[in-house]
Amino acid sequence: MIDFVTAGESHGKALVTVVSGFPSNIEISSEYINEQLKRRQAGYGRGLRMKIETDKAEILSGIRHGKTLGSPISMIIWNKDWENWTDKMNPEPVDVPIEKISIPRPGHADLVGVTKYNFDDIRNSIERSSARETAARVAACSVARKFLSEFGIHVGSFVESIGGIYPKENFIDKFFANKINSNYSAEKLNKISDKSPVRVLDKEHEDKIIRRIKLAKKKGDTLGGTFYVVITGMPIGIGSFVHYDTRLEADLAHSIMSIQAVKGVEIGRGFKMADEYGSAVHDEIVLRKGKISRKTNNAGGIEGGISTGLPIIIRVAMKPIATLMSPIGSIDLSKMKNIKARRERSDFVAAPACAVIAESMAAWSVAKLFLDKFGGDSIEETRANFLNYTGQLEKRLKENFNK
Ligand SMILES: Cc1cc2nc3c(=O)[nH]c(=O)nc-3n(C[C@H](O)[C@H](O)[C@H](O)COP(=O)(O)O)c2cc1C
Ligand SMILES: C=C(O[C@@H]1CC(C(=O)O)=C[C@@H](OP(=O)(O)O)[C@H]1O)C(=O)O
Repeated sequence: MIDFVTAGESHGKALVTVVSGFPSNIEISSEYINEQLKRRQAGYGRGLRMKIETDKAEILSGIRHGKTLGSPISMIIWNKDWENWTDKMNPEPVDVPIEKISIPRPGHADLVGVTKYNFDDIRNSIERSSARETAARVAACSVARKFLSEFGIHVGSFVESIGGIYPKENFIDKFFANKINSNYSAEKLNKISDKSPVRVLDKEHEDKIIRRIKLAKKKGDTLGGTFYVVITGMPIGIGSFVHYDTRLEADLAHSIMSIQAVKGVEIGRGFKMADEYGSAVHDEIVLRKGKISRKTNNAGGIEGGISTGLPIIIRVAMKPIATLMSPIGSIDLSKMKNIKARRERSDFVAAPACAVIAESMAAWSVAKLFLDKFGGDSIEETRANFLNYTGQLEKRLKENFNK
């Protein structure tokens, strides 16, 4: 069973992660991990913090000469901003006065955090609830991503909308129509979306979105968005219907909903399917040149909690950023008075970054259920188990039904 934990406060010294359960001999380097960290930091509409940080993972254990050892992998990402916070975030008591924060921002974790943890300073809630933590997640999930790529499984994403600005043509319709060539890889999708500062697929759409973000910024407001995560190269049979917690879509939804500010996850056509006739949405099974195939992929690559072998398609909704430069109403807890919410350095939009984080978390879910199925202490053992299974699927079906 693979597992990871992250630790670290947003303005503390560093973020750390410990990743366990992966087989030995997976080729992975800090260069690979840092590429993912860089993708997470990109995106038009982010705040000044991203100009301070250049996230790099330093590998402390579990990898030798570019290959996993099977032992826990630990990594550290230093916070460059720490040097501006040495007193405010010092783990030791300090003898300088530290101003306490008493005005919670609606939409952030400020009020629930101080109430639940019995704090007298909102700073204590901000630090760990902040999405800064996702840098450590992306580093941890890079191991899952690299592992999956060894089996031809790739995870990609693109932004569908920001602030309600949708593209004219929905590229994903091709995936739903199952018209994408089976050699198409989500890696290729990233090659297109990574080039766009808002991670969309066409220039006209990008221009409209950037105009929308500029307007929001001018108003002191923020925006959310929707994006797709696509996983290609899936074999049939990952996940299971035998237990609630082994269902693939349940694991994916949990992983992605755990990301700060994510408020909705759809698998395949999701909510749209609820409005249609069954005959219009279920993916007809057909024989193409003797091979079992589907006419469409409205299910988004999962049936009965198990991967169908078609691309997995996940749509995600992120709410607008909570911190507003033209704030809405809140209270000052120290005076118990109505007041406008507190302003502080913040992103205006983070949906493009969020899409990369969601890719990472999706890779984690798939790797977990993949390893549950194929196991192995070394990647060679995992590969042998994988090939043994995938190599015999059609043969077994024929044998079982043509007795
Ligand atoms: C990549 C990313 C960046 C974010 N940046 C900010 C930010 O700069 N300011 C802010 O108020 N919220 C930001 N958020 C959202 C908050 O972290 C989130 O709203 C908060 O932790 C409360 O959690 P909830 O929205 O899930 O309820 C960001 C989220 C993500 C995923
Ligand atoms: C630091 C990151 O995101 C941060 C997430 C965040 C929040 O409230 O979630 C608030 C901002 O932090 P700060 O207050 O330091 O400007 C973002 O920059 C990051 O993604 O690496």
